Amino acid sequence: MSSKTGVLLINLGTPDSPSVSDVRSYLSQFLNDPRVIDIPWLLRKILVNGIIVPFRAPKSAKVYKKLWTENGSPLLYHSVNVKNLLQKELEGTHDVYLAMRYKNPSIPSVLEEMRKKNYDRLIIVPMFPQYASASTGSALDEVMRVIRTWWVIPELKIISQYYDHPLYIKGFEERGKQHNLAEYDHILFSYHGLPERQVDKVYDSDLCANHNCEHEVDEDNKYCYKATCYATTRLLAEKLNIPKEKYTVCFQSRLDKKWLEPFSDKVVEDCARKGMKKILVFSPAFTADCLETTIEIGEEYQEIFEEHGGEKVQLVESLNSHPLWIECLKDIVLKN
Ligand SMILES: C=CC1=C(C)c2cc3[nH]c(cc4nc(cc5[nH]c(cc1n2)c(C)c5CCC(=O)O)C(CCC(=O)O)=C4C)c(C)c3C=C
Ligand SMILES: [Fe+2]
Ligand SMILES: [Fe+2]
Repeated sequence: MSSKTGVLLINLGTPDSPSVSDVRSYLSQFLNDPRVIDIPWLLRKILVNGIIVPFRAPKSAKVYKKLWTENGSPLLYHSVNVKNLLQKELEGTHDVYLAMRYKNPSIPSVLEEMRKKNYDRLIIVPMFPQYASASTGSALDEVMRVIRTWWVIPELKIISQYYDHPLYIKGFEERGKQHNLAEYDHILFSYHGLPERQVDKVYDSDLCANHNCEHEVDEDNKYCYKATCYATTRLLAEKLNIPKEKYTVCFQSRLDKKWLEPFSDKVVEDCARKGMKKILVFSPAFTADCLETTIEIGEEYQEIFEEHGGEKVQLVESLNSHPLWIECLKDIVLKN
């Protein structure tokens, strides 16, 4: 029997390969998740399996083919590197595992490996700094669904968010300092978007619009994704001395109109229309580079910007395996 603690890092997941069938299978698992498409069961089945997945899979597969490297999908290989580096830091006291919410390595298969080790304690760390039900909530939901079937349930610690962790902020600050900020006309903090309906659901019979989420985090809005995205931005802007008028918070990857605004692609277009030539884009909701950063920001926004007279959209590299990100995760584990 082991007296160590088991640590489970969880990231979103990526297709097993960029083939249309693997992308279809990934999108189907992802979008059939009731925390992602939060509509009644039958409607979700019809919409996702009948419309979204069949149309989206071939298009997404083309984009995944561009993203794919000899090491596979960046989201997975960066996450594996983080897991290995964190394991080195915690050798002797903690065993570190990595699972993906969708596809592989799956949460049930990794938890089964962990169950057999009979740990006294498990620490579950989703790799999403800002809480959203569609990301953190879904990963934790899946962990609990599996663990509730175990005969022995060990001591369990769940990490819900860390949008203001000083080492997470410092990691992105260092990434930002790899660029000469003064060279850029404007700076975007582009977060993964969410349906407004899902943001509102963290409030008991109230709406996000009735809170001061763009300016403060308090007891009522502390799990509001919009509020924590703005809070992360304020901390980063302060550390990097970026004045308010020189940056914009925006939300990318929307699937329909009623998602958090302003939309990143529209902000990119507006910047170009205003005559800006160079913009720098941070994407702090992603701790590893992936389709949404490398392709959506690095390539698609570049095209939009150029089409409207701009010149360069520069993506700030994600944390990937930055030593401060490993330090951040180590700190989270050791404090818990
Ligand atoms: C910050 C974490 C994420 C949240 C919150 C999130 C919400 C969310 N996403 C979709 C739909 C898609 N997202 C896709 C890719 C994708 N999403 C995240 C993270 C969050 N998503 C990551 C890290 C990635 C990249 C994965 C990779 O393999 O690199 C995709 C697939 C790509 C595509 O076809 O465009 C979809 C679809 C919804 C609907 C949603 C909340 C409701
Ligand atoms: Fe997503
Ligand atoms: Fe809010």
